[in-house]
Amino acid sequence: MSDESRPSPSGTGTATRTAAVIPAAGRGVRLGPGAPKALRALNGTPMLIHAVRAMAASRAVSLVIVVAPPDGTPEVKTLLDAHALPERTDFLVVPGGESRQESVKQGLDALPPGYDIVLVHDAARPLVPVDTVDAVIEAVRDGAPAVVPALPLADTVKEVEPADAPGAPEPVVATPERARLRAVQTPQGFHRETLVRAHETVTGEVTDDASMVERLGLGVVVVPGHEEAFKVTRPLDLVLAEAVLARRRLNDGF
Ligand SMILES: Nc1ccn([C@@H]2O[C@H](COP(=O)(O)OP(=O)(O)OP(=O)(O)O)[C@@H](O)[C@H]2O)c(=O)n1
Ligand SMILES: C[C@](O)(CO)[C@H](O)COP(=O)(O)O
Repeated sequence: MSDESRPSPSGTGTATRTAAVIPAAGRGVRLGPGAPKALRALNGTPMLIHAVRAMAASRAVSLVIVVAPPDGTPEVKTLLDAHALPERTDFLVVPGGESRQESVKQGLDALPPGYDIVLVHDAARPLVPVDTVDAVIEAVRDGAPAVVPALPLADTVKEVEPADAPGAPEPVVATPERARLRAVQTPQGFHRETLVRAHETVTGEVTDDASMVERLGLGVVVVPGHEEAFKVTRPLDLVLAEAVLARRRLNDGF
């Protein structure tokens, strides 16, 4: 059973309902000049629409909240109306904030009652497969307060003393044991109360939502991520994303 009427893991008989918040309010500075990153096209369709479809592809997800660039809410609403999306899913659009963290909070503040599981998914990870989304939801349903998809690293990682000037040599401080490291992706999944509490109480800069839950002292678990869930960050990532889409079209036979 994978639809939204699935009984809750607590055995109370109350159905679990899942919503996805998609922060899409970033500029995409590392991608270079142009439209806000989420609105740039991949195979002719805005990256954001790919990301929305990736969340709505899960039969467990019945609401998608898109956090739009602050001045782009009407444009994003028009985009959602103009693209085919599953009818069983509801959609909301809210304006974002200065940081990813603030944008996620804006999305959470707009979450109606009745949703007890929340996914947070970067618009910049447009190609995450539905199996990864479902695996995250399943682990939250099984009782983990916070779940992140992640992959082992291919490179060795060094901790350095960051240089003041770009390009200057940086002294190495340590080499963490690679086998214990994971590169974290999205969607990250949470019990709603856990994520709301994290966003209400944790201050200071973070780079993902799960680390806020870690700061509350609660357990965060990792499930296998997927190489196609990579984040479009730099220009070369656009090339990779187009190649993945071309391979999918070939496999689908059109
Ligand atoms: N103020 C912000 C900043 C980021 N994001 C979103 O957070 C996700 C991950 O952020 P990242 O890839 O860093 O996107 P940008 O901030 O747009 O990229 P850059 O740092 O290169 O400007 C993206 O979907 C982005 O739209 C957001 O909603 N609000
Ligand atoms: C949330 C995230 O995608 C997990 O890897 C990542 O931390 C976002 O970082 P960004 O620098 O804001 O892209």
